[in-house]
Amino acid sequence: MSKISEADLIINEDGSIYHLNLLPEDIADTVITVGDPDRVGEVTKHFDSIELKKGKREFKTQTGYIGKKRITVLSTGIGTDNIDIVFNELDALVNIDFDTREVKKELKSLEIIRFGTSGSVQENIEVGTILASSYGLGLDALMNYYEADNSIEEQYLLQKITSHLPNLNAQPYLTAASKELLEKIAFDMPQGITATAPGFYAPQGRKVRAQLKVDNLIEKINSFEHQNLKITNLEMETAGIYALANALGHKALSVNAILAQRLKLKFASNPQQIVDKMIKTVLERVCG
Ligand SMILES: O=P(O)(O)O[C@H]1O[C@H](CO)[C@@H](O)[C@H]1O
Ligand SMILES: O=c1cc[nH]c(=O)[nH]1
Repeated sequence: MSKISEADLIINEDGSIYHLNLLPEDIADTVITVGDPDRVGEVTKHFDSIELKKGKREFKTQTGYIGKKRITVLSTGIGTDNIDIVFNELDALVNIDFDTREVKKELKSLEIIRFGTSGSVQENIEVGTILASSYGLGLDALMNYYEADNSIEEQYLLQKITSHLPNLNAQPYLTAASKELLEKIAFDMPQGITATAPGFYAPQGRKVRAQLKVDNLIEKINSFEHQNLKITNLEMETAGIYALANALGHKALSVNAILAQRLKLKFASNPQQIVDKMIKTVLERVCG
């Protein structure tokens, strides 16, 4: 087996991985990702014990227990460029031997759940909804740089979407959630395709002062439908998470607290309460 070079996989002097600043033993088999570093503590305040708190840049990590279940909570910061770092480094922590720099013979599949915030693009998905992403649709460029092994079903659905959204200046990609996690955690939640944008303003159809190049983005996204599947919401990480989890052999699910209603031009007056509801609901199911 070939060694991974020190320029490809950077290990800090103390044996931790470059950006996440974590040692292989620091992470649990179940990992919750959040965008906002302050949300890590909002999740772990429900833990029975916390064994570790580490961090570097926007990547804050806490590992602890609820009952006998060991869970890691890690902030990714915003955007799929950060997801590239987090997913490659999480995978390296479990699947590469840091002493030999070789890929381990037996690969581990992590269970990774995102607790995110998002904006609805469908009439019936109101602010306050907790929604699960059955698919992630990437409108960013991350997957132009990785080989992806997509099912026929994913390829077909992507083709339907790209012919519906022809002028997005993007090469979209699409990956399904882990079926197992959808069934375990999201069985009673509204579900749909989550579109992941490479920005918060124009890339999500928001106009403040700069002129937009893509007209009617929200309407175009809203009007896609295929066999009762719709694009339900917009945010900035899910598609990258699903695509890299698939490429690296991990299970992933993204759960979204809906804070914005883009058709009704509304934003939540109580965002923290909605996020708390998502955290409590999903943590119970992760441990159940
Ligand atoms: O609340 P988080 O998890 O960061 O998610 C959403 O909020 C951020 C934008 O405000 C983006 O990261 C978007 O995906
Ligand atoms: O509209 C929204 C709300 C939260 N996060 C996003 O990226 N978009």
